[in-house]
Amino acid sequence: MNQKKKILFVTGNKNKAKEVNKILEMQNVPIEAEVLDLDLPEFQGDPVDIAKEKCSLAAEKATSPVICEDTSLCYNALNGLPGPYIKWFLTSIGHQGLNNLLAAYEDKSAYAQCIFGFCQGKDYEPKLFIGKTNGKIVPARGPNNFGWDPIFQPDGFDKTYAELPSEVKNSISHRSKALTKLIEFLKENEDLL
Ligand SMILES: O=c1nc[nH]c2c1ncn2[C@H]1C[C@H](O)[C@@H](COP(=O)(O)OP(=O)(O)OP(=O)(O)O)O1
Ligand SMILES: [Mg+2]
Repeated sequence: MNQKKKILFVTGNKNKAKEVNKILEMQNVPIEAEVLDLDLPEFQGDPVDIAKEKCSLAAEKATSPVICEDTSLCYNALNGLPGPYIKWFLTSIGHQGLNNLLAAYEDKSAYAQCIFGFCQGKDYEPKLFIGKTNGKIVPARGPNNFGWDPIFQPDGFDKTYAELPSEVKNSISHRSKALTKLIEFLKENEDLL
């Protein structure tokens, strides 16, 4: 049997780690993401810059190659906000508040975006991989297990992320699209792991 290679996934979010390992399994990738929970500062600004900084900091603190990701929920009517600040919005105003933000707008469309970073070590630049899933913001439906899943309904479905079976979310999600690009990169650069 092939032994799975391990890669450090720097995150404080167990749901992210669960989905990442499920997606790796679904795609038959012989890699396992091992969580390293470092409390890293998160910068403000453009999602790409935030993800890059997060990954560089993670690589500084680890002794082997790392991956990390930053997730945004972007409302089109609000020019992409809350975006990378969704965590603080969710904590402060909850699902109802996140719906209310759009009360003044006809346009409820939004996209979920995940940016993975891979960094070989502290002297390297992180490589970034972006995945995006379009959808709309709806009143909360489904189990409240993971963040804003109950209020995001991906295009082409009449169910929210929270209502969809996990295999379905994991085959269409922002996270799976970004991770698939990272997997392609690792397949082409096997020596990195
Ligand atoms: O697929 C998702 N479905 C629903 N909610 C999600 C998802 N993915 C992230 N989320 C939440 C977690 C956090 O409230 C915010 C992103 O913030 P973000 O900084 O990327 O995540 P985090 O601080 O929980 O973990 P980490 O230690 O990896 O930074 O959106
Ligand atoms: Mg975070």
